Amino acid sequence: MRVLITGITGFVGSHLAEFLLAQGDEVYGTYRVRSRMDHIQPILPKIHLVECELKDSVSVMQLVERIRPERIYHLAAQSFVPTSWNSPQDTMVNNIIAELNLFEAVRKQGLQDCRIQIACSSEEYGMVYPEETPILETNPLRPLSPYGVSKVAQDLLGYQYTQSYGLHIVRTRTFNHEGPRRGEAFVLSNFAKQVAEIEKGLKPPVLEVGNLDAIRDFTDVRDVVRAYTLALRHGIAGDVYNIGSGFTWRIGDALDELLKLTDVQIEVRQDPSRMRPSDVMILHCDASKFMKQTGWKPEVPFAKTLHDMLDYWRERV
Ligand SMILES: Nc1nc2c(ncn2[C@@H]2O[C@H](COP(=O)(O)OP(=O)(O)O[C@H]3O[C@H](CO)[C@@H](O)[C@H](O)[C@@H]3O)[C@@H](O)[C@H]2O)c(=O)[nH]1
Repeated sequence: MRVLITGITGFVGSHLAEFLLAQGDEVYGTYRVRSRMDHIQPILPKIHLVECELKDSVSVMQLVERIRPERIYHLAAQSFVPTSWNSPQDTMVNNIIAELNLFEAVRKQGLQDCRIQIACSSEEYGMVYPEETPILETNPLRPLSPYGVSKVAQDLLGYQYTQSYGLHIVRTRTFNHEGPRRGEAFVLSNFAKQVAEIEKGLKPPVLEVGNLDAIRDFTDVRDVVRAYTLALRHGIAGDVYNIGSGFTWRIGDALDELLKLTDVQIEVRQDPSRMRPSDVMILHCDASKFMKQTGWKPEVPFAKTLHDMLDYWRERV
């Protein structure tokens, strides 16, 4: 199978590429001039890299024309929620226009059999009341950040392109996912990096945190990439699926689990700059629709995810 991954150099993209190569797929991936290559270094000889600015419709048209993919995993995005408050326009353009360019290219090239997965997000649910959990696909979308709004737009564009043009687009609303290679800005990876730095004496034994009361549903990235491949194998075109473990953690409790993995004594201190203008307080996934449709079940325990993330940072700081 000829597969295109947008954002192959990223956290999820690199794990997905490894998974697809092991399945015997021919893997193509897009990158930008400033993309970091360290995550995909070991698989570089086995993949086809194409430089492409997804915001540029001409480049995307050429990309799709050249590769004529049978499967597309559209992962490239501005994915850090706080960045979307600092530069909302950039988030909108990166997330919405890039996807639009991709859909238009597939449509205009007449690749009707190409199946496309789009990485939507639980951030779309935004303001969720406790009695509305666990969250189903039918829950209202009340995004609380420009990032959340951009993901709603991506999600609905996927629906519209299936309805209007018959493209085979599967929308996956993934809850928080973690694991080795996770960017250092994201909560558990950030905490793990700080622990590793403290262990090596590179930082005083004080771990800075933001809102510890938020509740998140964490899934290991390796389970998530397997879910994406199942979404394209068994998912219904135009349909939307929640993907998440169904197990929630208060961020403060997840931090306590992480701190159990180190011998050093660490003080936890709130850094006001890590607080958000509005935070999504609870994201608890009901993935039963996806599980029923595809047979997917998460397999990697949370303790292993934390352990592997900490080891990842211990090797790098
Ligand atoms: N990043 C960060 N978050 C912190 C910190 N302290 C507490 N938090 C809280 O930890 C939660 C998770 O933050 P992130 O890891 O930044 O992820 P997110 O905002 O939930 O968004 C992630 O998940 C979405 C799916 O729900 C993804 O769509 C998105 O791209 C991202 O991966 C938020 O409630 C945040 O306020 C900190 O020091 N840093």
